[in-house]
Amino acid sequence: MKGILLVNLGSPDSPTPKDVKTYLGEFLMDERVIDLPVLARTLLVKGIILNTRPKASAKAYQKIWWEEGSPLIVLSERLQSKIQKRTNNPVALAMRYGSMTIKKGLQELVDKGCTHIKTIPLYPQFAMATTETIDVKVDELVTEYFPEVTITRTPAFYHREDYINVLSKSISETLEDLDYEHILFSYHGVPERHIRKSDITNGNCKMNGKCCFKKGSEQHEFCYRHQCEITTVNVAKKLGLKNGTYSTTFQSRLGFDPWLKPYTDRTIERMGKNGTKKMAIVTPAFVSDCLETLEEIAMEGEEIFHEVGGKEFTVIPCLNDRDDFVQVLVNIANEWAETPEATTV
Ligand SMILES: C=CC1=C(C)c2cc3[nH]c(cc4nc(cc5[nH]c(cc1n2)c(C)c5CCC(=O)O)C(CCC(=O)O)=C4C)c(C)c3C=C
Ligand SMILES: [Fe+2]
Ligand SMILES: [Fe+2]
Repeated sequence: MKGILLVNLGSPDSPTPKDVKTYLGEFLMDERVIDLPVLARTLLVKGIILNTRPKASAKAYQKIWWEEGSPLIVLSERLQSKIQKRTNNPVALAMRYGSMTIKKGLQELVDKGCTHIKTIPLYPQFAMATTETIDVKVDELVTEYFPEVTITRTPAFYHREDYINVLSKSISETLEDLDYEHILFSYHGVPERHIRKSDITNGNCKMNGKCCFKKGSEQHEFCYRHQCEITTVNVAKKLGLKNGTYSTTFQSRLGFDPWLKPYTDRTIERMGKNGTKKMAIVTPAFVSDCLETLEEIAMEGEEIFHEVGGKEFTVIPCLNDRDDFVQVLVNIANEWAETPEATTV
């Protein structure tokens, strides 16, 4: 039998400094998230970050936490349940970090008799810190615990027509009767080094824009920067946005390395200072609303904008469990499930 495993990032069990510390400890010690040699990573994470960040992060989580739990988890569960209603194959949900482990998700599907499993990372764009770490973790777990299971990976879906249509519709619905001057496409950032490490063009990528922004999806199969830019360009085309009325930025940086630019917070500030009064912001790297969209963008971002004279700051919700987005994921699952032989990619 074939089964589907949806995988998202994860959240702490509760918004307390203790649980946030446990969660951040696992997350940031991942060599694909903080990609330093193990000793340097341990010193940075356990010696510095975990002594200061959990308290501040817990405060931020408390501001966005729902009665049912973490928004990211609750929204992912709603998504899973809607997908399950549209397919006969078992659908499980797991998180890369935290207590809803990938091992438990695989076990749930195996217990239901699944021998072929398609993993669907809930990230439209590929990144070493997201899709790759899930793929690697799944491979390790299958080798160790589920050798009889065949896995099929799902590549990034940022350029699928159905996905771009749904993302565009979600934006136009929010902005329908709104008068806005600029729409910012804000993606989660990554250190520039991550882009170079994932480069498959023989060291061509000099991070100067000449390679990442070139056309062609094949050589950019693993280029997060390219995939974010193309997501923006495709949506702009679909919505008929005029040049100069939209742009791409990157948020949520951590530490002192250079991260992908331009930075979202500085762009919001600059736009407000330059006289923009009404702006909208969409966050396409996040499938489910979470700390980074509900707090960093909807609260902090709005505050920055208002402080420098901005008036209206409209945040477009993530795709979450919208019915048309559910259908995109069902399409991805069915395209695989309906092929006679599931193959490993
Ligand atoms: C080096 C650090 C980080 C990298 C690289 C990174 C990449 C990355 N993250 C997401 C999606 C999410 N990140 C979230 C929270 C979050 N991210 C980092 C650090 C890195 N992320 C931290 C420290 C945190 C925790 C919160 C904090 O202390 O600020 C979340 C939200 C989780 C939630 O519970 O709501 C998401 C989602 C992507 C897509 C990505 C690379 C493309
Ligand atoms: Fe992150
Ligand atoms: Fe590049």
